[in-house]
Amino acid sequence: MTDAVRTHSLLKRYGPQVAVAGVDLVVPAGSFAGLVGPNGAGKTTTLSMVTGLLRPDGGRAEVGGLDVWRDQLQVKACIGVLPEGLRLFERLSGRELLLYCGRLRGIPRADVERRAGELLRVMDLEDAAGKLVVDYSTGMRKKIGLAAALLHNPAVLFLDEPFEGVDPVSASTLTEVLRRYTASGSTVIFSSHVMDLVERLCDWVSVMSGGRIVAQGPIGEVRGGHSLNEAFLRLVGGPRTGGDAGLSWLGAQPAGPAAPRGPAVQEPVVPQEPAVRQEEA
Ligand SMILES: Nc1ncnc2c1ncn2[C@@H]1O[C@H](COP(=O)(O)OP(=O)(O)OP(=O)(O)O)[C@@H](O)[C@H]1O
Repeated sequence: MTDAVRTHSLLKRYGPQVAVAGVDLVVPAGSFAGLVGPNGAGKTTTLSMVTGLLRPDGGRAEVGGLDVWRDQLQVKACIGVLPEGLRLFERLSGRELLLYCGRLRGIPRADVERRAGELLRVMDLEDAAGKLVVDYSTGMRKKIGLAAALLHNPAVLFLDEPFEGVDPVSASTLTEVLRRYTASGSTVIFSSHVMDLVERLCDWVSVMSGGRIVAQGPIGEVRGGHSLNEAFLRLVGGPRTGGDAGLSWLGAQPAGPAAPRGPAVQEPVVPQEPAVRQEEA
């Protein structure tokens, strides 16, 4: 079976810095895949290149066997993207945004209206459907962004930190929607820092560190009998704390009367005579 996503030695430099250093990302079709890695590992840069938002300096990216940069229109027609720092049409209401995105995708009006209504209901945005997107909260923006990315029923869905800022009730709704989506054969790949979530949702995981893939495969194999969090820390190197980490000053308070340890005592407030204004005197 063709992989949903496959990259070959994907490379991106920002000046002298190599952000993505020859990445061979593989995501089998129908997977619920997680892309994890420490801050600055290159996840967003990789996803941006795979979704045609950022041109690579080297290597190739394929989605469903199509070259992302050579077959741009075909690839864009079959993917949905919730990018980092999502920019939305702020002066449209949530419903208008979905109708607009649906029409841009070439979906017949009646179908767009039906799908938009269903997505708004499932995402619990019905009450906010008439509100301008500029007035949406962070979590509401994620949800309307995800609805827009799902509207055309893409074969592969790319989500950069989809659960960030989303409340637990909405997160479980999103989870259900995504589970249903992958159960019917479509593919989700999402980046996240929340290992518990990745462990719970994903059947496939790719771990990045320093611009490279350091482990990749079925989640059980990558975990190797440990929790994903433990496996992750082993793969990317544990926390940088210890005797020589500095911060010896942090938490150490100077001794003496200037450093009260008990509850702070409120100074009594002495009522002041009202000030007499010059012209009243
Ligand atoms: N536009 C840019 N200009 C310069 N450097 C950049 C740019 N975008 C990313 N980088 C650098 O490339 C590296 C990879 O960044 P990227 O955003 O892909 O990491 P990430 O894994 O998504 O991180 P995070 O988990 O913190 O979101 C980082 O060192 C970052 O500073």
